[in-house]
Parts: sequence; structure tokens; C-alpha cells
Amino acid sequence: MERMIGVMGGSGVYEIDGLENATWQKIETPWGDPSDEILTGTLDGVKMAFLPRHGRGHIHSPTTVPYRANIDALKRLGVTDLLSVSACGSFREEMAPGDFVIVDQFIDRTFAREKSFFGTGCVAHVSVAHPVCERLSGLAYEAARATGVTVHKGGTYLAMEGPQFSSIAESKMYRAWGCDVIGMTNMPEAKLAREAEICYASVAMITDFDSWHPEHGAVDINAIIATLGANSDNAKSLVAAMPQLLTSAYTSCSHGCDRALDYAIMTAPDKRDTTVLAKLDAVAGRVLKG
Ligand SMILES: CSC[C@H]1O[C@H](OP(=O)(O)O)[C@H](O)[C@@H]1O
Ligand SMILES: Nc1ncnc2[nH]cnc12
Repeated sequence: MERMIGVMGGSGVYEIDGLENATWQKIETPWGDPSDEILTGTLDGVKMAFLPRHGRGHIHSPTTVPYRANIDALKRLGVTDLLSVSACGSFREEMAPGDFVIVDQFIDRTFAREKSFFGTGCVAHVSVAHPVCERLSGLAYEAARATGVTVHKGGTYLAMEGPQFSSIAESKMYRAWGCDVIGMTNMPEAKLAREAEICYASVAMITDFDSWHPEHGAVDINAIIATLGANSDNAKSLVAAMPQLLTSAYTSCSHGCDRALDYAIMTAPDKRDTTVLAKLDAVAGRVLKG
């Protein structure tokens, strides 16, 4: 098996630079169309696959992003390690707009999205106690440090449904819960990556103080876009540093992400629905084909 690094570009990140043999590829999945075509190529000898989460031109809202199709398509292409780059609000004075946070926990408050590849006909339960890959997150931290940006190691990301930003009361509540950043997209993406046995790490690019901050007022999309623009070079440098840190030689994940399905499937082999199994060919082929 060869390593392939996937990059899920969030708001403001619709392309990456410097890929050799760059080609936009249309990938079909049993879960529908991904957000866009996927840009494949190589960087420093490592295979790369870039998918703009909202599509080029920002077509999909956080609710309508086809999360299952996106993860399935990346898995189908051979992605082993997926780095998410996302715009986020901050609940902490010390995590300021322009800073990066390497997320290590999530609270999932989304409610209008399909959250699993599994269900009736093939039930599975994976652990998301540690929802990101420690190894990939550690390398993303190193890559972020190398860009010179202020980066915080670890942080809890509150995933909200959106598309509206939070009320002040909600924002204060999430802060009291111990959350550090807020966004609308990393869930169910991180859960689905775990089901698909892809290592996942999330880089939150802070664009605003959400609405709790007495001196910063309501979230302003124009300010967010300005911060994203100023930060896109840092995001691109971070992505560009990843191939040298990961290298093309695939080694089994020390965190176990690539074996998440080993004991997860509950449905007895003779009770599994063959139509459902066919849809799981890319995501769970490793364990279903035995
Ligand atoms: C542009 S502000 C709101 C929007 O930005 C974030 O998207 P992403 O996580 O893909 O960078 C946030 O989650 C909202 O979808
Ligand atoms: N304050 C905020 N809330 C939710 N998503 C965001 N994306 C960027 N800033 C955000």
C-alpha cells in the first residue's frame, strides 16, 4: 500500500499549489456525487488528493456538503491520511483570529446530516473517543509551526448545524462547556473518516471570536473572509510541508485508525444485506472481503 495524503479544503481554500501532474478527477460513489471533482497529483514524491469541501465557488452549505460521498471518494482514490483545513470561531481570548488550532476533540451538535456509512443491513460501531489521529495531528502541528503562524496544540471543536452563526447565549454556553473553537463542518466528517479507516487531523484557522466576546460583537462574514484571505498562504505552506513529514512509504497507523473496523461490525454475516454491502465496497472492503 502507498501513502496518499488527502486535503479537505474549507471555506476560502479552493485549491492547493505546486502539484505535479495535477488533474481534476470526477469520482463516482454509491453515496452520490462528492462536493466537486478531486485534484490529484504528487508533491515531493507523495501522492496527493485535494477536495474543496464546499465545491469550487462555494456551492454547498455546511448542511448539504455530501460528507459520505466525499469520504468514500477519497477512500476509493486511495487516501490514507486526510488533513482538514477549516475556518473557525474562537471561544478563547488567547486563541485569536489568524491563529491555528490543531483540534483533538469534538462536541457534535449537528442534527440534519447522515452520520454513518453503516445502518440497517450492516450495523457497525467504531470508537471516536480519540476522534483524530494523534500521529497525523502531531505532524500537522510541526508543519504549522514551520510556517511561523501561532499554533495551539489541542482544542475542542464544537460542530454546529448552521448556517446561521450562534446567538450570544449559545456562544457563552459552548464556552462554559469547555469548547475552544466552533465550526459547522468537521462533524460528521471526522466520524466518517474513522469509519473509512482514514487517519484524520483537523487544522482550525481562527477567523473570529464568535459572538461571546464583549469587545468583538457579532460574527461578521466580511471580517472572516478578510482573515481567511490573509491566512491562505499559511494554510498552503502547512499543506506543502506535509509530504516531507509523512513520506510516501505507508506504515500502519500507530493510533489504529487504519484498523478501526476490526471488531466494529455487529451484524451477523448471514444477516447482512448484500445491497448495503455493495455500497460499502470502498469504505469497509478490507474487513468485508475478509
Ligand atoms: C465562512 S464562515 C462559515 C463557514 O466556514 C466554515 O467552513 P469550513 O469548516 O468548511 O472552513 C464553517 O464551518 C462554516 O461552514
Ligand atoms: N464563529 C463561527 N461559528 C461557526 N462557524 C464558523 N466559521 C468561522 N467562524 C465561525
